[in-house]
Amino acid sequence: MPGQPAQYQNEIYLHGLADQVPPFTTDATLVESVARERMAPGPFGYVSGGAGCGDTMRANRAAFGRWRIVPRMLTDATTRDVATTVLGTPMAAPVLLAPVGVQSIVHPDGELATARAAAALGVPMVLSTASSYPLEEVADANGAGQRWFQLYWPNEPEVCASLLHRAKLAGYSALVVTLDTWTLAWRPRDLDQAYLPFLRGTGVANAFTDPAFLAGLAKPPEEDQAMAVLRWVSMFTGQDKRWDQLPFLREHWDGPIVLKGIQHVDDARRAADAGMDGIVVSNHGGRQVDGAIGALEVLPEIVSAVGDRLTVLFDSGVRTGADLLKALALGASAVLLGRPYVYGLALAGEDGVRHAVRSLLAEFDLTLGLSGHRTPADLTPESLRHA
Ligand SMILES: Cc1cc2nc3c(=O)[nH]c(=O)nc-3n(C[C@H](O)[C@H](O)[C@H](O)COP(=O)(O)O)c2cc1C
Ligand SMILES: CCCCC(=O)C(=O)O
Repeated sequence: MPGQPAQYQNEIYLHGLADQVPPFTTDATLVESVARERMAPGPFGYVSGGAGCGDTMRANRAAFGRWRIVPRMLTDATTRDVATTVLGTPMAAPVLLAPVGVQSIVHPDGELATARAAAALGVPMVLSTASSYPLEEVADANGAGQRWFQLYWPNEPEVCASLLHRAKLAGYSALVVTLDTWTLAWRPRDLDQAYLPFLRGTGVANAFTDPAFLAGLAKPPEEDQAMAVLRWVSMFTGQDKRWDQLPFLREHWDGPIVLKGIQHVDDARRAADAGMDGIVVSNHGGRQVDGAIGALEVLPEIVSAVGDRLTVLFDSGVRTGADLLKALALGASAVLLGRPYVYGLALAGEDGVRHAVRSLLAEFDLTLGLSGHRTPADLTPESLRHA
């Protein structure tokens, strides 16, 4: 991404939104309503929906509202520098694209478009185990970009080892192990529409290209697709994992390991005790436990308990530049963007992802400067007040 992120603002003022970029809003809090009009109901419900009545999704947003930025004046913030390095990965801004499975349900190019956009933006993408393209093809599309691999930890060790081996060979530099989704929550929007992408054969690309997975099938997927899909899905269902099994992942992965879905300070301590390199404080965008605490609420206590022992990342509910600033001020090293870039993908493919992320980064850059900060490292809890 050449120059300051906020140059995007000038491009838009000078040339107009429709000339430069896909003609949809630069406001990530509104893009969902644009997407609702243009997306098919099944995929829209799947992406936008959460667990139960959506209480946790609302709590995620409300938590941001309770922290307020307190701007400082006459500071040196004319030129900002938002680039950073997290767990050895350089990034143009403290942002990664969150692992989101089954992206071909919103756009035929799916993760390939996301991978190209991420490379152009200079931000890493985290590829889901449940991607709609094989991890090697996504790596090719990402090219010289930065990429991490998200693991849904299969209950067959050979398949797990095989996926990790493939991810390493394909240049994924860090591993994100998602702990909060060992079964899908009660999701009324998907239940009402009987819409589950996996059972329709999406999100199985990494299985159907995996030698260890294929070796365990009685019949190849071409002969019995339904059985193969069920086997893949059942491989991730069930809570058979415990803290003492983390060394298995270390044996099979020599890069950084990050545990995603941490919400309790004691779990954060256990991750640090287990020698993990990082955690993502996250409630999966409110898609798993309805009635849960807003993810940002638990960030400060987790940072103060383990921030000196591992890297703390954050997601769930980030929609604006101010949200990003707040999460960083409360101690996150970087933030994972979820639904906003997926709506960008749905609305305009690769260009849509770029537009959605550039808009958010431009807003972040301007908010950072106007509140008196030059770099993300200048942000501290003192930049905020809890209201
Ligand atoms: C449609 C969709 C699919 C997702 N798939 C995955 C996944 O495959 N693996 C994973 O770890 N998280 C997955 N997530 C969760 C995201 O990584 C992230 O935690 C969440 O989107 C953050 O919340 P936000 O979208 O409200 O910002 C998914 C989220 C959405 C919206
Ligand atoms: C096996 C679940 C993958 C998708 C996912 O994480 C979600 O829908 O939230």
